[in-house]
Amino acid sequence: MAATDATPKDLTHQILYALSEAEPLLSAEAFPQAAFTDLKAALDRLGSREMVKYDTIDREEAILEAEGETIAANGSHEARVFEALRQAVEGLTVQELENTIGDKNVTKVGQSKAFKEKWISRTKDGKFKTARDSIEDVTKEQVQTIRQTRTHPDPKVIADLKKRKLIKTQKVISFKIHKGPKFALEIAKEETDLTADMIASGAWKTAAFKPYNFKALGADQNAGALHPLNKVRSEFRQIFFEMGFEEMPTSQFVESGFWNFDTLFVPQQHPARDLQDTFYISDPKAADKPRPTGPDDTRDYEEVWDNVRQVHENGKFGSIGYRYPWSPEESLRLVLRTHTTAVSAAMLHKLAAQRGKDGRVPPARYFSIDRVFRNESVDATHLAEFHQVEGVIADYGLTLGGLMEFMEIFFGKMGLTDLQFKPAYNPYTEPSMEIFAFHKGLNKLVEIGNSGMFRPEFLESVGLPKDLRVYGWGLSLERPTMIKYGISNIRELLGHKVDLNFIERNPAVRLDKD
Ligand SMILES: N[C@@H](Cc1ccccc1)C(=O)O
Repeated sequence: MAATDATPKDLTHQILYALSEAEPLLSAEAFPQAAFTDLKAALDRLGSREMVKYDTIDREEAILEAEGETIAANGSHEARVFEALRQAVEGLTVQELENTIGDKNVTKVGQSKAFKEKWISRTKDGKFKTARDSIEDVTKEQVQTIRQTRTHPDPKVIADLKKRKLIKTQKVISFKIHKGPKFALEIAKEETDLTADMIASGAWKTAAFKPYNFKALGADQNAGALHPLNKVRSEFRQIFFEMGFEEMPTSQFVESGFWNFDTLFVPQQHPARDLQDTFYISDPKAADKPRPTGPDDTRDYEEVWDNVRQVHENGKFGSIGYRYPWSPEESLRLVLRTHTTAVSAAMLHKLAAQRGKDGRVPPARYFSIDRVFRNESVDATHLAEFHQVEGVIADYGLTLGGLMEFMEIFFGKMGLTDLQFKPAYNPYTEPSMEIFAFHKGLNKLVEIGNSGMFRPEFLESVGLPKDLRVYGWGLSLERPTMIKYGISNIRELLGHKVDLNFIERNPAVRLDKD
């Protein structure tokens, strides 16, 4: 039943009128012309008012291709060949047959099929003739059925015709529509709000109220958000914890040159230790001794001090040393730490305190994410302070290949893949590698970290056993944050002026779930 004779203005009314005459209603039959989205919108409108209920029906529909249409109208190629020959009593040559049919391709395909079906044969002089009195054009019947019903009772027929490219199939969604509990021919006017006037006049008693849509999204609240650096920091912390790391205590920004530089074999004349690169504390200028690594650190750090001095001056633990007079005063000068590797060094010294009677220390994994300070001139990509993400793994039998694999897993957890490693130099690790990752947005390789295996003269100086191997790596927290949030000026991220409009200008920061 097509509901086209009804008078209603729009689809919602058409549906209501059609339903009042027949139920259930199949949308494909009742509204064959209606666009799917219009129909769905009209049904949802009525559905939300409980005026109708509907089920969705998915089905495959078969449609004739151009060649299928030709066959439905004129018969299959083989039937056309048969028919042409049936009318020519003397038989036809190929050319005559082609002239009669008027299509070279139909003739060619048709005669070959008709031969296979044994509908035609050759005369002695090579002409074509019919080999029987009548035939049944099954293909024509099949495509005609499909043209009418958009399907065929025999699925094999559909598969076969599809293979012959006479038909194609497509998925169609239609609806089976029923009356709902509040079915009516008209959509009642619905109030959205209960007003003071309605209460005063008593109109609320008879008014129909629009039901609440509890699924509607609320208005966008321009509320606060975590700082982007904090978000990326918690992502990193999560990854570290997941991988069995323990967080290092990093609240102490001031270090002695000893832990920041000397234990890590940065020579005392190294330009990194210049005033231009490092912030020195003016009051107090120096520590009276290198700090122990914590209240539970009962080891004698004088021994570390001595080891480090010897490695610098004359060499020790297999190292030939820098061979220069090492200054204890320089080592005690207080600095704002230039890297959190100062903390790793002190933590590894503390780990050595856990050395058992058998000489072994337990394997350990430490990380920290905290502030470091460098006396840089500030520009779009450099600040005098930034955050470092630092990790160390101490274990037995570690190899450089293992470090590379670890990096793949670690950075892979942040979505950075296809890492590349470039040999690098750090005075405290050998070998050392810079780590690069391909950044899809920037379409280039970007440096994401520095890493290496701690040198034996460092490990032995802090009292760790000879056969222990320690991986270390570090990266800035700012770089991945800038990449993630598309921020090109680091000052926006960690400037000296706090700009609260930053979040508004960077909706990605706000919309990202905290
Ligand atoms: N300290 C290095 C990072 C690093 C840490 C530990 C081992 C190797 C490298 C840096 O600041 O870039």
